[in-house]
Amino acid sequence: MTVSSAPGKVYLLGEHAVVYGEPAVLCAIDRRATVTATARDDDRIRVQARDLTIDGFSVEYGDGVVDESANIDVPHPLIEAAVGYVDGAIEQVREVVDTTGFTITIESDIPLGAGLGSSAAVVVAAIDAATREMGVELTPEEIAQRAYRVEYDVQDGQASRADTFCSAMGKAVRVEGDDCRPIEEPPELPFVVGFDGSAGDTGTLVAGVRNLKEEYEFAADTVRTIGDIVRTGERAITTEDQRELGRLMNFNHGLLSALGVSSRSLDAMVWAARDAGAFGAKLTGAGGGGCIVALDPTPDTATALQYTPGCEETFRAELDHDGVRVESE
Ligand SMILES: Nc1ncnc2c1ncn2[C@@H]1O[C@H](COP(=O)(O)OP(=O)(O)O)[C@@H](O)[C@H]1O
Ligand SMILES: C[C@@](O)(CCOP(=O)(O)O)CC(=O)O
Ligand SMILES: [Mg+2]
Repeated sequence: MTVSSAPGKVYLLGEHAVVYGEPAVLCAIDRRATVTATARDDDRIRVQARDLTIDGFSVEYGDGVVDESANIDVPHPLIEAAVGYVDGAIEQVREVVDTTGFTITIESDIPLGAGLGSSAAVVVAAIDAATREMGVELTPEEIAQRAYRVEYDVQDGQASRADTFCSAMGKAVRVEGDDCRPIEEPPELPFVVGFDGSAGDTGTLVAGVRNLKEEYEFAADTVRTIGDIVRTGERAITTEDQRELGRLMNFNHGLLSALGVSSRSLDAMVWAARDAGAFGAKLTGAGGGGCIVALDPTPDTATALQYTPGCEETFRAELDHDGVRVESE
């Protein structure tokens, strides 16, 4: 039995635009997906993902098909879509090791589809746990590369390397196209997360931005401007200027909103944070619903979010210096 875990992340700046080669800066946070891989005597792959619920049923399946015992009364395409990332991870493992079968159990404290990178964390931790279980130790960079393939396939060929690299490496990272690098000595930023309890589908949201960009030159300009914001933000990271970073986050959120990936509840949480005195606030990840991230060293933003209609949960997130790690072997 091998247990590995990998962190979720927040985007400080640059989501969506990073898919088209603009830079982005992300920070791993102290919320993790934990995957247990156990070798089996037969050649079955069995996946238990209790946090992955469809219409209230938790998913348990084998060989890519819902197991009879799971008794799930929903159409198979829905389930296949939901288990795409896990199936992709297993496919990657099978490219590396000669597997017989194994049981994969996934537990995660990263909300699904909320912009905190649950997909990347699950895929990264699953590849690490399952390959180790079969006696192969991949480097974090190799795991990031394989996890990226999975996100690329599930998101219909539109994915950046950002989430998977950040989850594999931990700390803060800068990603621009194929150029992925850790940020040495990242600042400890006072992240406050607001979660509206809903989810957005990354593939669909990415496709929406792509269509807009193809239709309007000013949408393509907007994507390039997000890149300019990130390049400006990098100076603020080096000088640890949180006020300046906050202003740039606000600008970034405005442009993401223009690209159609914000929502009423995300905007409400962003404004509640700003009104409470946060240095800045923006949605994180694909958007459409899910989480915002604000910078506020005081308790005021968290308090304001607790009273914001549409905000279901709020918590402080700390930078996680660890990327993928083995918990027990
Ligand atoms: N705990 C989990 N167990 C199984 N699959 C998960 C889990 N968490 C996330 N996933 C997979 O990741 C998908 C959500 O990924 P995505 O839409 O990219 O949002 P995000 O990465 O922002 O959380 C889920 O639909 C599911 O396929
Ligand atoms: C929108 C995007 O930039 C980030 C998606 O992040 P998440 O899956 O919502 O956590 C897509 C990508 O980089 O592949
Ligand atoms: Mg994702």
